[in-house]
Amino acid sequence: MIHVVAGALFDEQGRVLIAQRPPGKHMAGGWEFPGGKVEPEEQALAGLQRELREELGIEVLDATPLIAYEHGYSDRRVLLDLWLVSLYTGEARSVEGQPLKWVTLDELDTVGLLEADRPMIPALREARR
Ligand SMILES: Nc1nc2c([nH]c(=O)n2[C@H]2C[C@H](O)[C@@H](COP(=O)(O)OP(=O)(O)OP(=O)(O)O)O2)c(=O)[nH]1
Ligand SMILES: [Mg+2]
Repeated sequence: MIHVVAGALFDEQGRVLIAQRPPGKHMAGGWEFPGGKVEPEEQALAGLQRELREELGIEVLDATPLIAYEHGYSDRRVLLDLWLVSLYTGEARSVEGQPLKWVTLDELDTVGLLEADRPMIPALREARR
């Protein structure tokens, strides 16, 4: 089981940040929440902080777990662990060249989000109410 942590960042207009998976990677072209694999012996929050530092150039100061569940791809099983990032420093930018965009929660339905991420949408809606 691969433990994957990802972060939901919101802007002042209530839009959430998504990133496009680069060509050549698993599920290339799909849109996802920034994040990645937790390393052995690493705590989930520390993994989230490291991944968002590497991918977005931000420093996460506060985040809370929102929803976590297992998903079976044809070739792997992942534990998807989405966190709400409530406080960070820096401005999110594409450190690794991956396309980034801010979208409304309604737009998440049609943007080409990874199929495995669909249960995250109602959880995000709930959290924003
Ligand atoms: N980051 C992220 N990964 C997701 C999401 N949904 C989802 O199914 N995944 C899957 C795709 C990949 O199989 C796995 C993340 O692995 P990854 O390869 O991107 O991990 P990573 O950023 O650490 O990159 P690397 O080790 O390949 O360099 O989780 C999501 O919303 N965000
Ligand atoms: Mg990643």
